[in-house]
Amino acid sequence: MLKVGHNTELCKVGVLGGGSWGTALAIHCARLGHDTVLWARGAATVDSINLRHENPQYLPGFPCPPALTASCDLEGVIKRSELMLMVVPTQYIVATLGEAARALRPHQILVSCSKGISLSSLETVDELLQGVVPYEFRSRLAYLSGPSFAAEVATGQPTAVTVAAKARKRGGGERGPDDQLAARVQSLLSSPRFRCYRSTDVVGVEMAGALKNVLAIACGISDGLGFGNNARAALITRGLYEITKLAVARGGNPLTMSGLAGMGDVVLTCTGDLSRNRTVGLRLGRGERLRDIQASMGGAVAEGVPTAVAIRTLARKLGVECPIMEGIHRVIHEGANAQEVVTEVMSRELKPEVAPDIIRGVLTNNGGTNSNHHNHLLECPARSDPAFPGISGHPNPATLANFSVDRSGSAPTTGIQRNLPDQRRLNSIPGQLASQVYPRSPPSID
Ligand SMILES: NC(=O)c1ccc[n+]([C@@H]2O[C@H](COP(=O)([O-])OP(=O)(O)OC[C@H]3O[C@@H](n4cnc5c(N)ncnc54)[C@H](O)[C@@H]3O)[C@@H](O)[C@H]2O)c1
Ligand SMILES: O=P(O)(O)OC[C@H](O)CO
Repeated sequence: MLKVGHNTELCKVGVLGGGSWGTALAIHCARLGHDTVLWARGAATVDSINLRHENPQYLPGFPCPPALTASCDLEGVIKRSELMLMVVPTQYIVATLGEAARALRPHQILVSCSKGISLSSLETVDELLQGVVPYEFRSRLAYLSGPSFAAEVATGQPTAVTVAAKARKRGGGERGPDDQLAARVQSLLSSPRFRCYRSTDVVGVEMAGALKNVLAIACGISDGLGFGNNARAALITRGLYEITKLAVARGGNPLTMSGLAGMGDVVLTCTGDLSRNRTVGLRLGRGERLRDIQASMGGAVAEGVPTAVAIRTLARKLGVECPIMEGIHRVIHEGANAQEVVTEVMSRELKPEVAPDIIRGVLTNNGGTNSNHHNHLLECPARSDPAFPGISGHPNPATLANFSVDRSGSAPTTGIQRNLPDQRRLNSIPGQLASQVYPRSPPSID
């Protein structure tokens, strides 16, 4: 029996992208009863879905409902659809959507389901799409992310994901953000087997979804080298710390990292054998060459490979220290010896698990540029540790979650700046910029 909140409204869905995730989502939408058309580049894929109800190249062995049809006409699929799911690998999004984006109309909704960062521009998918879609369509974009292997969704295994869309300010003194767009997508896509949560933290959801792929390669390498469970758990934890620092440096909410798009997808992809990214890492760890691994994947993508390059550059630009992300880049793209990289990373200067000024930042600052964030960390009184004067009460949430961030600047944790007194740091140019981005006064908390 359908519970309140599960969709009873049917609409015309267009799935743009005929890889494994696009096919699984199209199967899910068709099963829900939506009038669904899948756009794929290859005529062979389109013919096979229409005639044999299967996508043999990207999702072999998973039958499609007969009501699901496929088409090679991208503009035609866009024009007919009320809800579109865009499931093209990140590096091809701009070229694929291209001219066809002009067909988008403000009554429609486009949900990106891709996870990556552009190699050429270092932009998230949201930033890419803002530059491609018509101006009046920019408020019609949403992002679906979270732990979701295509094969499991295609077979109707229980799955939970996050749908993020930017909140719009409410008028007339109404409280809370207007998250109607995410709520509509949530309602249209949820089922008792596919539960969507909603969020207004587009940056956090996008950064987490992109970066977990790089971490999954790292965990695969660790396993491939023969390291044990301790090593994998350390990588997951410290990797999530780096992902959090990067997401927050770009304006994301740290709490998003403990959600489905963050922790949820990190755990799935870093431990699940269905992950292509983890598999690439495993094979690298066992000594295969990246070129050979990719050539054997039958056209499937491992988004973490290009994202590893993009994030290394981005982290350096942001001044965020990311030894794991740096190390992965060296192994994947510079041919460094993985064993030696592990030794180097483990031999760095010893430090506290969470830097003290980061803890202060978590306890006193706003959670990201998105003015609609609820910073639950602000609700926790700080602690009575002598290192944190004037603070008493609960354990530190940053330690419990084992992630936290310095929201006092875009160069949060490195070098001399970290040791400056608060006021001097705030007076520095990054500090001034940061105080615009992270105002000292907290947002209202609902
Ligand atoms: N597969 C999953 O389980 C899964 C789950 C969640 C998110 N995702 C994300 O979905 C996105 C799509 O991945 P996928 O797994 O569906 O793809 P896939 O790896 O199964 O297939 C590759 C896709 O890339 C397309 N492609 C190849 N070259 C292209 C080009 N030059 N221009 C345009 N398209 C090209 C192919 O047509 C195919 O659709 C990725 O960002 C991925 O991270 C995948
Ligand atoms: O197979 P991967 O590594 O691309 O991961 C697929 C999904 O992103 C898991 O949520």
